Amino acid sequence: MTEPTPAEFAATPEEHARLAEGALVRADGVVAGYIPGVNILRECNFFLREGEIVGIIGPNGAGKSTLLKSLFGLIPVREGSVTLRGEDITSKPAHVLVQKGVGYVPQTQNVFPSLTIEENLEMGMYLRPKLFAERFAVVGDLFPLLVERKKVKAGALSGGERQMVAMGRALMMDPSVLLLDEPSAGLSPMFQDEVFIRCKRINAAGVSVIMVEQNARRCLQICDRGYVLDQGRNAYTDSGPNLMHDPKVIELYLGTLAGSQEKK
Ligand SMILES: Nc1ncnc2c1ncn2[C@@H]1O[C@H](COP(=O)(O)OP(=O)(O)OP(=O)(O)O)[C@@H](O)[C@H]1O
Repeated sequence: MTEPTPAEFAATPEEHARLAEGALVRADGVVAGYIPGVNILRECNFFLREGEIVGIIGPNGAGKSTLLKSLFGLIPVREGSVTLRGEDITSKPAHVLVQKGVGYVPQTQNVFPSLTIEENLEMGMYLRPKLFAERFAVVGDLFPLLVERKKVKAGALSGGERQMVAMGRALMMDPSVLLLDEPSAGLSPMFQDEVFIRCKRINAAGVSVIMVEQNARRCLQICDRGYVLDQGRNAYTDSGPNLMHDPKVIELYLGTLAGSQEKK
């Protein structure tokens, strides 16, 4: 079979723009990169509707993490736009986005190892310290471990527990949107399941979620919608179940390995 190029099975930018109308977060034609003259994202389109959990999957180096960083103002957007509730937030710095209700959990180095769990969560609240107790109670409901072990230094925790601290810290500011960069990376299968369950719970608590994931099949199982990114462009977007069962997506991105990992 001839490999379809992304353009052959992508929604056109016009179709995508129509679908994106009224979205909570929206990226249109985003071009971004790290090195001058080298674009990693090449006219990338994205949207997240209020209440959705949306997964971004695709091969290594496709630009998934770069898309999250460009939404969160961590790398400048060279062309195109990013909006939040219709407001232009293109290349706005991360601390401004946090105040506007966007939380971000990076893939690595996402906790302060020498600080306790409680102190890590306090760092998440530096903009609104008076609300700490109130927010800690809410976040503690989602992650009881953070309360039980609040005096333990984050450096002494397992990878899965650190991930909970990182997510908990981002949730302390009561975000309406949470960006998660490969939350299951490096975790044992048991902890991976735990992380996906937590993501679903966070979403059920009213937070819209954008999740980049290597574990594509598991991600699509819990997502309302997914994007397949390839070479800095959207190759495909559809509901999680539709993507999971699409023969082209299976052949190109999910593959036999992911197929063998399929869960009931
Ligand atoms: N800080 C950086 N400086 C220069 N190039 C970078 C930087 N970070 C990422 N890149 C490059 O950008 C491209 C996309 O990387 P990105 O991390 O967005 O990919 P990804 O789809 O998230 O894949 P992976 O799962 O492998 O991280 C890669 O070619 C990568 O080498």
